[in-house]
Amino acid sequence: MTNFSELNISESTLRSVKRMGFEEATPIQEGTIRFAIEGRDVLGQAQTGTGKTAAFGIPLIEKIDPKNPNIQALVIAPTRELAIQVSEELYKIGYDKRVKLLSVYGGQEIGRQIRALKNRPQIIVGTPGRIIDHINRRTLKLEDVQTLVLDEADEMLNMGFIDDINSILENVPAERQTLLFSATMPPAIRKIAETFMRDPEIVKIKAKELTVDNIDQYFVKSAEREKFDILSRLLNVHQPELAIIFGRTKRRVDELAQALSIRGYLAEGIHGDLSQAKRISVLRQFKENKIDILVATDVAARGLDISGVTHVYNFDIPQDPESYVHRIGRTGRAGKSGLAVTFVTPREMGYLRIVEETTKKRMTPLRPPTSDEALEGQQRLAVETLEGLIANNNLGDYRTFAAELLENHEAIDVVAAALRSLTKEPDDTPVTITEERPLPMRRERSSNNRGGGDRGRSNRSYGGRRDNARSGDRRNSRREGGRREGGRREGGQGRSRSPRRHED
Ligand SMILES: Nc1ncnc2c1ncn2[C@@H]1O[C@H](COP(=O)(O)OP(=O)(O)OP(=O)(O)O)[C@@H](O)[C@H]1O
Ligand SMILES: [Mg+2]
Repeated sequence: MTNFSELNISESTLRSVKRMGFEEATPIQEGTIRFAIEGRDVLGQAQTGTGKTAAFGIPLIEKIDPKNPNIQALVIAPTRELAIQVSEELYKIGYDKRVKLLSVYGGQEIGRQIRALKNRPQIIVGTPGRIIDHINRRTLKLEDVQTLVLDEADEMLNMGFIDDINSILENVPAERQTLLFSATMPPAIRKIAETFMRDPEIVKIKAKELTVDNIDQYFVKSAEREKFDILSRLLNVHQPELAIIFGRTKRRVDELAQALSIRGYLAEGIHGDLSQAKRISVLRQFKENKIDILVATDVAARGLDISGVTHVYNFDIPQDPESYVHRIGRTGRAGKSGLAVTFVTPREMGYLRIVEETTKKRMTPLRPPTSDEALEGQQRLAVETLEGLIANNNLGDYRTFAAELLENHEAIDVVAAALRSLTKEPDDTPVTITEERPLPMRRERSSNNRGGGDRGRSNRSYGGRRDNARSGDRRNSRREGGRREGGRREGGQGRSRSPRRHED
C-alpha cells in the first residue's frame, strides 16, 4: 500500500484526499496516478468499487491551471447519475484548489446549463448526448481541453455511444491526454484505446477473479413464478441494511418496487423511463437511508457508488457476465463485505455457468428459506430490538405498566406478546409480477474447469444466518413507522437508533 504523499501530489490535493478519509491509495490509484501525472495516456482496469474515480480524478485536478478560465478537462460518463457522482467526487478532490466544475446531462434544462457554462467552469463532466448537443449549439468550447476522460468505457460501448464519442473527440484537440477507465476489458475497449490513445500505459489490476473477494455469491434455482415469494423470505431472513434488486426490464422494476411496497418494504424503483428529477430523488432517498431497497435496471445502477449497500439480488439473471460483475459490484465496495444472490430459472442455468466461468468463481447454491425461517428471522430481529431497549436502560414509566401486566399474567406470555407485536409476520398480500420470458436457452458448457475457489463453503445452507451475525450495525426500526427503537450490536452492547418512517 502506498501513501498518497508518495505519489507526487500537491499539498492542496493531499489535504482534500485526507479530508475525504482516504488513507492509502488503492492499487489502481497507485498504478495509474504516477503515469497520469507525468502526462501519459492511461488505460486503467480494476474491479468495481476500487476507486477508479479518484484514479483519474486526482491527476486531472492536479493538471488544472487555476488561472486558466477555459475548459481544461472533459469527463464523459454513460449516465446522468454517474456524471453527477463523478462530479461530486471531483469537487471534493478539487476543493482546496477551488477548481470550478460543471456537470451537463440530458433531462436538465439546457438554458440553465448554458448560463452555468458562462461561469467559466474548468472541468466538464457530462453524458455523451448532452455534450454533443452543446457542441452543436457552440455553447461548449473545447479548444483548450488538455485531458479527456472516458469513465465506465465498457458501459458507454454497451449503450451504443461509440459514434457520439467519435464526434466528441473530433472537437477536442488531438494534443491531449486521454484517460480511459473500465471495470471490464472487452476487445472493443482495446480497439478504442488503439484508435483514441497515444501509446497508453495499460494498468490492469490483476485480480484472481473479476469480482471482489469480499462479496459472498449465491444463486437460487427457482421457477419464475416462485421468485417473488422467495425474494420476500430472503429479505426477511437477511434483513439487508441497504439492498439493490435488479430486474431485467423497466416493467419488471416497476412491478417489483410496487409489490415490495405492498408487502411492507421501503422500496422504490429506478429506470431510464423515469424523469430525471424522480431518479435523482429516489437515489437521494436511498443514499439517505429513507428507503431500504432500490429496484433497478442495469443501466440505471451502473457505476453507482452508494456506501453501505449490503445486499444485491439479481431477480433476473443478467444476460452477460459483464453485467453480473457490475451489478454485484454495487456491494462490497471500498473493502466492505457484501452478499449477492442471483435467481435463476432451470432453463437459464447455462447463463449461470457462463457467469461463473467468466468470474472464475462459483456461486454457492442457496436453499430458499422456508416461511418458518423467514418468520424466525423477523422474530430474531424483534428479540434484538427488545435487548437493545433493555441495554439502553431507558424504560422509565414503562416499568409501572410492566409490573401491572406481570401481576395478572405469566412473564413468558407478556414477553411473547411484546415480541409478537414487534414482529413483521409473513405477509401474503397478493401482488402482480408479470412473468418474464426466460433468456433463450443456452446449453451448459462442460463444467470440469469451474474454478472451485468457493467450494469449501458450498455446504452452507444459506446466507441468512451468517449475515445475521455480522449485521450488527443495521437499523432495526424499518417498516414499523418508528415503533422499533433499540437494537443490539454483535457484541451485545445496545445503542439507540432513531425511528424511521416512510417519507413520501
Ligand atoms: N484510497 C481510497 N481509500 C478509501 N476509500 C476510497 C479510496 N479511493 C476511493 N475510495 C472510495 O471507494 C468507493 C468506490 O470508489 P469508485 O466509485 O471510484 O469505484 P470504481 O472503481 O469507479 O467502481 P465502479 O467500477 O463500480 O465504477 C468510493 O466511495 C470512494 O470514495
Ligand atoms: Mg466508477
